[in-house]
Amino acid sequence: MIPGVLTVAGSDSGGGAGIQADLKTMLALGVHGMSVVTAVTAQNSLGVQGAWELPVEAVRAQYRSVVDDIGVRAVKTGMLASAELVEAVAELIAETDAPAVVDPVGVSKHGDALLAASALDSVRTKLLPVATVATPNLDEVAQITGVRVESEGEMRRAAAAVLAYGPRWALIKGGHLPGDAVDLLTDGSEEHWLRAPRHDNRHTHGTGCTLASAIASQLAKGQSVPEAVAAAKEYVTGAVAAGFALGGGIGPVDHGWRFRAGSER
Ligand SMILES: Nc1ncnc2c1ncn2[C@@H]1O[C@H](COP(=O)(O)OP(=O)(O)O)[C@@H](O)[C@H]1O
Ligand SMILES: Cc1ncc(COP(=O)(O)O)c(N)n1
Repeated sequence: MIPGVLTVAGSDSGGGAGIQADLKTMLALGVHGMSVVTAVTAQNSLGVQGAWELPVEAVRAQYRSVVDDIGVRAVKTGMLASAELVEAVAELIAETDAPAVVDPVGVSKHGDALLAASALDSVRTKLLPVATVATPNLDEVAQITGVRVESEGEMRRAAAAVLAYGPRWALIKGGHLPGDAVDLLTDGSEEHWLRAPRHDNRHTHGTGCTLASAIASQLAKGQSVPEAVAAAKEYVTGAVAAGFALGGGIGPVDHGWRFRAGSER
């Protein structure tokens, strides 16, 4: 049976991040992708031109429709926009018997806010405690914990600060540091450093969404967290390497890079 994976995230009209990135990643990794839309953004390679949240009942109803009938083997969360939505989604995840990958999306690559400042406390106290893996980037680590990471060595302290809120694993993404693209995965006892060459490509829209969805897909296929994160890192690294120009600004990573390998682009 093809395992089902559910993304709870915002729509990116430009197709590079959010729900669209998640579903493409799931297809590429061989699972059945399903979605709960939390917000709709008008977004392209230049930035976010508008964002509209869905009512909390609409989010709950989508989630129940999927989970009650179809069932899910893993859940991934992305843009949750408001405290009310963060809390509702945390409650739904707590009732679901499946691992949850929480990408605590704060701002877009262009600096547009995708989460209200008033929702940060709910992320800390409601959402992170129900996460199997939390995947903050360095800006999100700073927002959530106050820890500012400027070098690889400081990522351990960031991971400990995130783990203090209760996720089983923290994956600290070092994509915004110079040098190799290094991430740290830890549950407080095991430590796994994931290192990939930095691809000098400005077309990185969707990296975080893609990585988190890839982890959820691999967990749904039965891998352990360290195995799933290693496989997801390999997939996102290839997607960044193949990222392409689209529009006048930051283009998307290529979710289909493995399909295109060896064929004409
Ligand atoms: N230029 C790059 N080359 C290779 N990997 C990258 C690059 N930029 C980001 N990554 C990787 O992409 C993943 C997402 O990281 P990051 O870009 O920090 O997250 P976010 O999209 O949430 O800001 C991480 O595994 C990171 O190491
Ligand atoms: C709807 C939505 N969700 C998430 C992101 C973050 O994108 P990235 O993965 O590049 O950090 C985004 N730009 N838009």
